[in-house]
Amino acid sequence: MRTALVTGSAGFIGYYTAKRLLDDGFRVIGLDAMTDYYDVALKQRRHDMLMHYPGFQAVIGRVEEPGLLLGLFETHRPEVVIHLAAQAGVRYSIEAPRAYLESNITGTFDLLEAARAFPPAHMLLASTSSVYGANTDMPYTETDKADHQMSFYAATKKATESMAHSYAHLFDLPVTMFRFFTVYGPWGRPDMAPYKFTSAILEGRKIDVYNYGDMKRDFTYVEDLVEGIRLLIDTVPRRPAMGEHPEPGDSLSPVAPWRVINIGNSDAVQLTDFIAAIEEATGRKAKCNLMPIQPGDVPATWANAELLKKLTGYAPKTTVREGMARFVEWYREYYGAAQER
Ligand SMILES: O=C(O)[C@H]1O[C@H](OP(=O)(O)OP(=O)(O)OC[C@H]2O[C@@H](n3ccc(=O)[nH]c3=O)[C@H](O)[C@@H]2O)[C@H](O)[C@@H](O)[C@@H]1O
Repeated sequence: MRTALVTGSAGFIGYYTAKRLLDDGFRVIGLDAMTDYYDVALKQRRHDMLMHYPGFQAVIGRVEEPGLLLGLFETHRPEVVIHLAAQAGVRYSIEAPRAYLESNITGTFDLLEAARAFPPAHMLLASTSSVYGANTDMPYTETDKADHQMSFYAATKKATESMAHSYAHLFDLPVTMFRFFTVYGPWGRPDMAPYKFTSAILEGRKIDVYNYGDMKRDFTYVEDLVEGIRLLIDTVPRRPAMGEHPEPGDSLSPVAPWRVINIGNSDAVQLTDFIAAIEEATGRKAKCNLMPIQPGDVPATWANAELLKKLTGYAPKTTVREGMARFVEWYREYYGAAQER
């Protein structure tokens, strides 16, 4: 039986990833700190659903807790490590930057040190579309320079890409970095627009629409994302031979078994069209509070997903109309119709 360590297993993407691996017959060690950045009950519910699988073992703790990851690696010797635990959120990183430093930088450092001591066959770490920052060339491509992050969140994620690269180079640790694009779906994060907008619309509250609605996001449906993750687990980067150049369009490092991959829908959706999809799914009209762009926010994201397709044959495909219909259905079932006005 293959063993995987999934950090952030009570988180939104972590839950779906752990579930998929359990369905595929993996043994999964799920680590989560249950931080209260958003409703802990939602995290608990996700973990409870994973507990139904005999192959799942939950560990509660912070990735940056000294010795914790090292102990888990030593005990379980995971073949695959999927690192999704992080302090997420673009705008919150202005309010609480230290949380990002501790979870994202120190936590990833501790993970890399544990991997150095007990090397897994493949480590896959979450980064973000936000690392493209001030880039204006669209769609965003992995081989583009990405040097101008606009939020401290994005800066910490970009740092983890470099940190993992150095360990991949020095200690021959195969690493895949994911750049995720605004992932949404049932059991999604309450701090993100799909959830915030849906709950406000159903409760008859106004929604805050940043940059007066002139925003684009490459919204990616969570099950599509997890399909990409699953296929990439067995797409292990190898260290190129001396003097070998990676193929055009491949982000493979010339000096390490390390690659960065966009997982996005490859469709930049206007925020106003996204709101229209929620209106359609809920059967209600949104009341909009139009606001300026928020500090740290980027006006648009759009993924070039060719590399994912080339390596795995797969491309995400769920439209926001389909995806938000599923989200609204889940939301109504989870919270009941009681709050609707
Ligand atoms: O793609 C990513 O890498 C990132 O996606 C999201 O960040 P973001 O795209 O800002 O996602 P949302 O918070 O759901 O915002 C989506 C869009 O709605 C807008 N928005 C959000 C919230 C709100 O109240 N009003 C509003 O207009 C945002 O400005 C943005 O244009 C996640 O929060 C990050 O953790 C993740 O790394």
